[in-house]
Amino acid sequence: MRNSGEDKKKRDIKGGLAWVLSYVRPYRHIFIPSLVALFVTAALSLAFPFFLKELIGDPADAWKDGSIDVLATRKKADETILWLVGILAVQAFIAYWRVRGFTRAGEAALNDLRRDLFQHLLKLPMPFFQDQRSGSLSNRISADLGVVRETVLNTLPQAARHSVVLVGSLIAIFVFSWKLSLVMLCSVPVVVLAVAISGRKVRKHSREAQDALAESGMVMEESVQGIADVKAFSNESFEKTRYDRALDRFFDVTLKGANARAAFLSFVIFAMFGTIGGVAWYGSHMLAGGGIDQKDFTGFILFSVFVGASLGTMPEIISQFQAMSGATERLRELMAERSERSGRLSAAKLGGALAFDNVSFRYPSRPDAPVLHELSFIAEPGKRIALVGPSGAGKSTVFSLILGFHEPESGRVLFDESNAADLELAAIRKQIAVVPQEVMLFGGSIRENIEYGRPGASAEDIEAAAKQANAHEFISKLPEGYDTLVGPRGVKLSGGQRQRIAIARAILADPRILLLDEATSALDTESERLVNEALERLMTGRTSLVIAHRLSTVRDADTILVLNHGKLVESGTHDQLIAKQGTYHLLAETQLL
Ligand SMILES: Nc1ncnc2c1ncn2[C@@H]1O[C@H](COP(=O)(O)OP(=O)(O)OP(=O)(O)O)[C@@H](O)[C@H]1O
Repeated sequence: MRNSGEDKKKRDIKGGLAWVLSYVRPYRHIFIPSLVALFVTAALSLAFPFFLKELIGDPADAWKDGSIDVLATRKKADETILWLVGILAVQAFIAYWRVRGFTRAGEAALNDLRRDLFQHLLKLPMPFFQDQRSGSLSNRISADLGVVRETVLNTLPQAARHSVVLVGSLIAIFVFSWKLSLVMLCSVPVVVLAVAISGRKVRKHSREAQDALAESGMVMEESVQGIADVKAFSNESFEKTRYDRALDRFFDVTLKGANARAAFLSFVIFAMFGTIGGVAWYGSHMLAGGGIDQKDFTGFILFSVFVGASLGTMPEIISQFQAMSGATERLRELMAERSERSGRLSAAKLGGALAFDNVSFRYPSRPDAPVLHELSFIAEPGKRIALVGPSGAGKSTVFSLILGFHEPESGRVLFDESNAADLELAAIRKQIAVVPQEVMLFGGSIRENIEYGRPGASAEDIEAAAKQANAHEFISKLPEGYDTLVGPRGVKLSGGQRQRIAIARAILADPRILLLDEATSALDTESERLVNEALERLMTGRTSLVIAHRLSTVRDADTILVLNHGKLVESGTHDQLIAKQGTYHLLAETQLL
């Protein structure tokens, strides 16, 4: 059982690494030379203990013979140091290019990976995003990408370097004294066992700590995002408690992890220095008996330090590779998520007719709660349809289905009598514009926010759309006009102004079908007049579906659809429905539209 788990872990590391390296492949002309340079510099780094051994060992051995030639020994030392400095310079020179090459190839590959992920993310269907806790997805992706980056740029080169140093140093110590080497290597299994036992514990705790920290990050993000509600409800202390709890959990698991790590570290330090001490003791016995000369003994000790240092970094390298395998697994899962359907038939130009044919629907996250029940209606091209009904009746869900955010469970959504499921999703959406209730402008200029309706539109077209949307006047009065920055970090616009920008955006998009979620919040009379006038222009000649909250809107509608609990309970014109004295009449009376 355990073996198969270990096998899987190994396979995952291999699979994850292969996946990451597949992104490096296009940059192999930089990556491979950098890797070769890395091996060269790693091998050259062994020159340091080698020449150090000469510098220390030569004079000592010369004294031992009792016939030291001081001048010749000094001359040899001078030559040695020249060699050492020369090799260090070559090493430094190559290292400079290697670091640059690795960074270039690594960061370029990572950018490709980021691009691929983001592109894929944009194509994922709506339910995927609705199932995620806000903030967690992007947090997780950036944390995982951080781990992959650390692995590519640091751990991978480190692993290669330490492997070369380890193998080179091991060969060296065996050459100097195979007896001493065997004594030293006796301690290795003990250390490896300790690493294996405590490493697993440390990893488990570090994963828990990571999760706990992410949890606290999420609490902070949620509080900051909903800061207006936090303050309005005076819930600061509630949020503080929530944050404290998350931090306490993080602290607890971190301490547990620290216990395991501390025990592990003290043991390793004891074992490592104990071994070096033991070997030195054994070596000095050999030295005294003439079993080894001073130079070889010095070389042995120096190279042993290199063996120890390389071995010492291995657990860290392995755990980083394991972290990478976890991160790449999640990223690969994300890449394997199915994209939205693309549709077979092109919806080159919609005529504007829209119909629901016996559509039933429930959200995948709540399969027990039917939201729409056998809903049928027809919207003729250019007509105005008002959707009314109590909160939760399913009005916004109708919009989601039209936009293809979700698929009906049964029944069909039809555009010009073609089943939406067969049509190209992107093409359908291109011919639909949405004016939401609460308009969110993204960070950028007003011009860019309007241009979002039709990327690449000319300045004249943008201005013309703003004029039609009754937005030009207030925009022109802003100090920087169309270049005024709006959104989270820009100028704050009023609700009515934001709506008119959204209307300008929709006018620019020139859609066949318009989905309008009327604002419930009251605007002042002047602002309302300007918005209504703009909407009137926008709706003219287009099929419009309006989630209506104002009596004036429903009066002007060609058809009113009254929804209740996802069912169509009444439909007709305002006068017809009032005459019926049913649900609509009640809603109109109580002004619950
Ligand atoms: N993403 C979702 N996942 C699960 N259930 C949802 C989701 N969105 C809406 N619902 C549920 O579907 C039902 C219909 O919601 P919908 O938003 O369509 O109603 P609505 O008529 O637009 O209401 P309102 O006027 O309050 O906006 C509600 O019971 C709601 O709880």
